[in-house]
Amino acid sequence: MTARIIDGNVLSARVRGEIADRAATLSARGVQPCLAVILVGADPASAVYVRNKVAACEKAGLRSLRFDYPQDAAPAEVMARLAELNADPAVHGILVQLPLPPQFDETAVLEAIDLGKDVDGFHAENVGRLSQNREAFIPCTPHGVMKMLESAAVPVQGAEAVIIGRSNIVGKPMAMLLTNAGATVTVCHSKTRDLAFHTRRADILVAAIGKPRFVTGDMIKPGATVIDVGINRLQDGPDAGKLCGDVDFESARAVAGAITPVPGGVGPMTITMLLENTVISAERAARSRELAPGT
Ligand SMILES: Nc1nc(=O)c2c([nH]1)NC[C@@H]1CN(c3ccc(C(=O)N[C@@H](CCC(=O)O)C(=O)O)cc3)C=[N+]21
Repeated sequence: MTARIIDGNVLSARVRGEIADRAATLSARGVQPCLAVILVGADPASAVYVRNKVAACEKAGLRSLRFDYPQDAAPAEVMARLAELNADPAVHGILVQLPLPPQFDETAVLEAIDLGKDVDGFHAENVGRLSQNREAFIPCTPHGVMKMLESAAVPVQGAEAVIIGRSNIVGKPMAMLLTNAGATVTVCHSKTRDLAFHTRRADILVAAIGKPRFVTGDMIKPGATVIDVGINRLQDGPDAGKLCGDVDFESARAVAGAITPVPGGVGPMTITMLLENTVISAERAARSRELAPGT
């Protein structure tokens, strides 16, 4: 068996087309959706992601504002910028690219973002709302994964879902979304005993560990759906410089029923959901402006 490929570029193009239509409608109402992106330091991977986000905004008709700070930036300076962006009614989404340099308290920075502009969904109150299955900004990567499952018609209700990784930005929100959608969820991590025992039971397996080609075909249940969240740049060997996921694609593809590639899988969907969250925020702003003109 060779797994069906769930193509994140194809799905992204379709969803971004719908987002561009909504952005155009908003712009015609005088509210062009606007995302502000803050990047601190010169990590080359972060610079690539931020550039991709800004380019994606432009292509879909969203405005983007980019603020770059040096690696040794004073946290107070970034906090002052956040306060300014929070207060600016023309800004609908704010993203602070992670990770931040060590002088920053990451939690404090994320909490300083206005709840209604937290398009990453990393603010503690958005996290709490998601855990209670209430309306919230949903973190972009796990949200993109849910869209991929939906587009591939993968049954989630009643499915055994296994997530490898317990991070705040992927593993934990992924567990909440799958739980809310009716899956039976197991979260595995570095301390899990007998990882393969769990992964071999999974109808849906989500790999978010940050180790290149960690999940191999022998860890996968035949016919399972495998979602690869990893983005690793290979350092050496014959594929040095190439991007690869947390899943060993070749051996996994021979066993799985459906699989996401890297690149061209979850990564582009992350950016797509960021655009969608920004448009949702702008739609709210347009509605309240029209309800209370002149404010
Ligand atoms: N506040 C915050 N929000 C984030 O959403 C966030 C972050 N910080 N820090 C870093 C991670 C990583 N991330 C990616 C987004 C797109 C691709 C992406 O488009 N990848 C392409 C390839 C890009 C390439 O060539 O390197 C692909 O998989 O096809 C990857 C990774 C968002 N992150």
